Amino acid sequence: MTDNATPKTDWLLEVNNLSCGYGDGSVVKDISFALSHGDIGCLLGPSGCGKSTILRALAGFLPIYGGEICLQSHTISLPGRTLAPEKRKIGMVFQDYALFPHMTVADNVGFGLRNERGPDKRTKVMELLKLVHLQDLADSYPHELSGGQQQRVALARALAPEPTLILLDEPFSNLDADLRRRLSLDVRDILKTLGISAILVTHDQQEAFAMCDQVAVLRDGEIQQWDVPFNLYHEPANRFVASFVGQGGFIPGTVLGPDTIQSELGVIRGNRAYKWQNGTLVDVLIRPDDIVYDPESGLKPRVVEKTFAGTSTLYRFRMSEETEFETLFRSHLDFHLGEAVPIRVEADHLIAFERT
Ligand SMILES: Nc1ncnc2c1ncn2[C@@H]1O[C@H](COP(=O)(O)OP(=O)(O)OP(=O)(O)O)[C@@H](O)[C@H]1O
Repeated sequence: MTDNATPKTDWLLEVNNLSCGYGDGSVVKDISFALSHGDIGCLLGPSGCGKSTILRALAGFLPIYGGEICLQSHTISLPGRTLAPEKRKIGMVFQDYALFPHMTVADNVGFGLRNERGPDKRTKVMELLKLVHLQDLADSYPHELSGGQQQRVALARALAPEPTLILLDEPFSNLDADLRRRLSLDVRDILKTLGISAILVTHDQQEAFAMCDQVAVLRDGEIQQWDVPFNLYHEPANRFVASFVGQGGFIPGTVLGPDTIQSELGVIRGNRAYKWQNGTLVDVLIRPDDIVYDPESGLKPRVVEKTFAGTSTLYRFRMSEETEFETLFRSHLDFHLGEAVPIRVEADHLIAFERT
């Protein structure tokens, strides 16, 4: 199926109008995205939105109902035609590591090189273990390793056959927050060093942002936005993405001009023009970092909630019944519940949606 296909584009991975699911029901509906060579993409979304289903289709474990999947310009999935998983040159790393308990670390990694033999194989295994900083544990068994170390072995094993693409299915979710953050950055470095592309499945947006070049935000089997992390945060395509990605909430406003909205926090001006008529009622996205403390300001909302988080404190302020929002101030700015605090809006981006 792959050998005679005509190269179509420079993308590494192209997913065009993909629909797939289980039995008669479509879980993933008509999604499209493309990944460049060497890039790390992410499928981000709430539980049950179809992330793992897409991964199964990419891996070749799930036949597709509609659309196509192309890898290196060769079609690997079409309705009624699925290239077998072992022929795809795609590696997988799972949440539960899936290591062989009776094999040493070196043998687990060597399993990814089952067609190779002798000293060359051992050299290659040791190179891979060095890459994931586990060369001293080559002769240990999985149960003697921490969760983070086991996940490094799983990565080395997946990298061994030199795959074109690696699929990472919530690989860090069994690890504690600190290790999770460190390992995700390590894995990014390793993939970037080798120039290997990957698709990460996660519902942790910090992880998605730290590790990935492009992120798909999914809802009910549909892609809401496929974009770089910066744009997802600052230029969300719709209300769902705005709420799902990052902190923040909406306050009511009225359109004064293409880039200007009147709100209870004053006139907010942004960097994009909207086509709404003046007077249109909208909801304006306010991120915690859009608000600054300003002793000179006449705007004085009251503190209704306060969450201390070490270097910063998250405050929830109320201007009126309709206008509540959150801000993140350095924690030495210590206000008490009920206190009226002078603030002003300092936002470069004006994100608003028409009120429905
Ligand atoms: N083997 C299966 N047979 C039937 N339905 C399934 C199967 N696996 C998943 N589903 C359904 O498909 C939908 C998407 O599941 P999927 O596992 O892709 O979600 P997910 O986004 O990866 O969720 P999570 O973050 O909880 O892992 C869910 O409604 C789920 O119940």
